[in-house]
Amino acid sequence: MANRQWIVEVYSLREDNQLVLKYNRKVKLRADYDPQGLSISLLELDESNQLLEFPVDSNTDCCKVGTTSYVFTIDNDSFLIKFYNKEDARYFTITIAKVKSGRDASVFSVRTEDSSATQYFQFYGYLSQQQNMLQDFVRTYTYQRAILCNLDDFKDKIVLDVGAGSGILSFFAAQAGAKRIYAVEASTMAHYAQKLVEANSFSSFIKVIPGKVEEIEIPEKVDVIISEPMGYMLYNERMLESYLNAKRWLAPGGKMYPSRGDLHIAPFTDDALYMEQYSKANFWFQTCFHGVNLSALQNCAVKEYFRQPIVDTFDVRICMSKSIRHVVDFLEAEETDLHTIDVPLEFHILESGTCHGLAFWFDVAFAGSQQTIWLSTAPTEPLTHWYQVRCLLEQPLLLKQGQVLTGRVLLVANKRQSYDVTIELTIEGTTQTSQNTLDLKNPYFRYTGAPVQPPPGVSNVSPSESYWSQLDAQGVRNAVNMVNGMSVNGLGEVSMDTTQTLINNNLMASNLIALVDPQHMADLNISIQNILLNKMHMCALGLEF
Ligand SMILES: C[S@@+](CC[C@H](N)C(=O)[O-])C[C@H]1O[C@@H](n2cnc3c(N)ncnc32)[C@H](O)[C@@H]1O
Repeated sequence: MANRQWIVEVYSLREDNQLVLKYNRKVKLRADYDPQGLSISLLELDESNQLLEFPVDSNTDCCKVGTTSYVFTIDNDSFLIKFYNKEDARYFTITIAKVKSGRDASVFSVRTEDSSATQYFQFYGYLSQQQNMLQDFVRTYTYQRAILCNLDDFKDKIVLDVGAGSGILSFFAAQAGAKRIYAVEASTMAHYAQKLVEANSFSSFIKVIPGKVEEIEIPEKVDVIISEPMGYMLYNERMLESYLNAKRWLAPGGKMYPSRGDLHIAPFTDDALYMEQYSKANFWFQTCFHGVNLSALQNCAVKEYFRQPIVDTFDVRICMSKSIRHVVDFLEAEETDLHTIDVPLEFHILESGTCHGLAFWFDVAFAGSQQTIWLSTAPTEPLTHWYQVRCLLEQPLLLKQGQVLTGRVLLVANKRQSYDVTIELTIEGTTQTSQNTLDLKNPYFRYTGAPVQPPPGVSNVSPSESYWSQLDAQGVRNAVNMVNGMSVNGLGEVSMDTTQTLINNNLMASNLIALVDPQHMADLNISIQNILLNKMHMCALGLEF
């Protein structure tokens, strides 16, 4: 961060508390580290003239004002420096905080509330939570394949595993022949990872480093960085920023596994979901609840429920247009790129209906030298522990086929390791518009394990007819019933051949038993219940599950 520069405006703060421009033009602010602290220079934009220079150390009288300004008092002269955006101001704040505290305030500690970080790393310190991720077979197997299908990227290479957890990705890198692996983990899980490394006789390859990746040091640059930093809606947890921060250890030409993340966004229709949220808020509509009128809070309750992103899965046919994709290239992106993510939207509506909000899912790619492997959380793919996320509009929009729906999704990072998500939608050529802001840290976990239902109104043929024709095609003609001693097949054809009837009856019975085998059903129920219990706990923390 040394020798950084910003374009700013500078105001003098007069004794009567009035602000007046100190220089009637934009100026350049440069921050250079020197052994005593920091040296700040204010220069003309073309650097032809230095207007002011002053040192900053632990005794300097200064403070941040709002989100974009900083006030200094130097030799009884107070002046305010105004940055053009929050990110610039935030980075300047980090720079000053480092110098003033005399210690390295890490990027992580500046962007995270202490209480959030404590709760977050406590959560990941539980074996049960690591197990939950390890048991997401789609996730874990895809990572293993991505690594083992690209041996050239790992064989004899130096690897950094960011947020190693149990160390599973480090073990995959070791399986691929990596020379040395630094497994960095900030939670107490680091101790368990160390145990596994020793028990698997990998101590000479895998070095477990307890600590935050933003704060640790490793003795050399690495060829590959591996990590599983995705939260739901890709960005939740803000761990992608830690992943990008780790690039300070990446040698030129090094690789990132995964190499890119695609956030998909599509408008959806779902009356049942919308009604469900409204009905919950209607509790507060009661005028005589144990004798108390609750209705003054009904509007607040509606607002609160609609601020919750919904985490579950759905039939892709609820999407009213093709999804829009927002791509982050992890080799190119910087941490600050993820502080504010603004995605412009333009959807061409495929079918008329009510738009209740936007659905989100993501894919990541591992672009290896030998193969590119994708991990997808799309509603068309096998379900993962990231599910899909939907953000509702309080005021739905009625759309006609062929109309264009425009707008934006704005994700603004917060210090609770999450994002405030604003969705804005307008039907092009009309004044109809709707918007909502949601709190990604506080989602509603709605997944029950029930099979996904197709949305109503998608059948173009009689479903009953097509069901029976499908059975006919599968040979139901042979299914028989006994009617007055005669066999009648699925098509109502009558036969007197009782031997065939008995054989067919037995076949049907054994098929039915196979379908409802109680042990099989019991096993299935237990594993679904276990998964659900785990998910609810994670959801309570607003974390990946
Ligand atoms: C989603 S889990 C993945 C764990 C493991 N890599 C896996 O794939 O099973 C993320 C892990 O990263 C750790 N983590 C998150 N932010 C970190 C940071 N800034 N520095 C170090 N570890 C971090 C968490 O404690 C957690 O164990």
